[in-house]
Amino acid sequence: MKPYDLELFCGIIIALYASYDEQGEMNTDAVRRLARYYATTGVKGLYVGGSSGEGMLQTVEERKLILAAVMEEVGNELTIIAHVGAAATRDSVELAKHAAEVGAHAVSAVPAIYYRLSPDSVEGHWQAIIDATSLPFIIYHIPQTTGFHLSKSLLMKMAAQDKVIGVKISAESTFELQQFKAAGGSEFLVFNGPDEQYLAGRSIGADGGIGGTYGVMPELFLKIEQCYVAGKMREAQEWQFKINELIVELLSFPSLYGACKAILKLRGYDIGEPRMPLLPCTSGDQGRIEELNTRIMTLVELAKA
Ligand SMILES: CC(=O)N[C@H](C=O)[C@@H](O)[C@H](O)[C@H](O)CO
Ligand SMILES: CC(=O)C(=O)O
Repeated sequence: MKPYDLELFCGIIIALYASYDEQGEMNTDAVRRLARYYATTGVKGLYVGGSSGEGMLQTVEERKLILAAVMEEVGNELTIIAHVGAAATRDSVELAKHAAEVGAHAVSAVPAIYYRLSPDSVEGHWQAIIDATSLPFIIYHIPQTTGFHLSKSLLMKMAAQDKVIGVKISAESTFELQQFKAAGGSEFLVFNGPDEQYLAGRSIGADGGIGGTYGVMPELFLKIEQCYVAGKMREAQEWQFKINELIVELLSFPSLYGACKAILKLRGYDIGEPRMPLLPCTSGDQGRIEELNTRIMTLVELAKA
């Protein structure tokens, strides 16, 4: 038996965006406000410092600052997963220890980035993170950005440990998701990565999702989840289709995160622009951002009705 309450992790988990001020420095006030809003939506938790959180573009100290602020603000209300992936194992270990100190509910990491690593090397990296704390660990599998393809055998080896409670799969194969679910055993959680196939991932075995577009429309993903749980598959599919039209539009801007931040700014959450090399939206994008925001808000109203 995994010695953790796995229920804490099942559901919609928002990949939290990075918050910066005008100068591009970490903005803890802004992240607190955003986290507080998310806490009112009914989502299960937040994934801090991952792809959407731009953790890879921040220093270790900056990453600690943000996590600590989020923990203080909503750590008692939401499940907080700290992404501690980095290029250097020692940085990840330091971040994991800090995550434990501030009371995060779990740590998670991609394989170490930049170098082309063997499975033994990635295993050693993850193991060092796992051994650094008593927190549960969630593997982050995102081969399209890390270049590392997690095999079923390494997954099974990792999942055999009590502390390894799940994997977030951002690869687009739902078959792989199902295979990981089957390989991990009954107490092993699988998180859907591609938001475009939340319903498909859920239907084939995912216990929840961690997503980068949830942050601009958590209500819509909660709606799919609600329909799915109620067995209303046709309605769930309709919501997924509507969401996918929005995601296609979000992906048409200079960067996904630039677009998400521009949308949140319209709603009164100014979390700055993404850090370079991620591109911000320009003034020329503003009209389309406003239109997209209106479309999302209309659907949110419909979902609530
Ligand atoms: C590749 C990537 O970043 N995937 C994210 C997480 O798994 C997703 O949440 C996407 O941001 C989302 O599905 C939009 O394509
Ligand atoms: C999508 C996600 O999980 C991330 O931004 O890390």
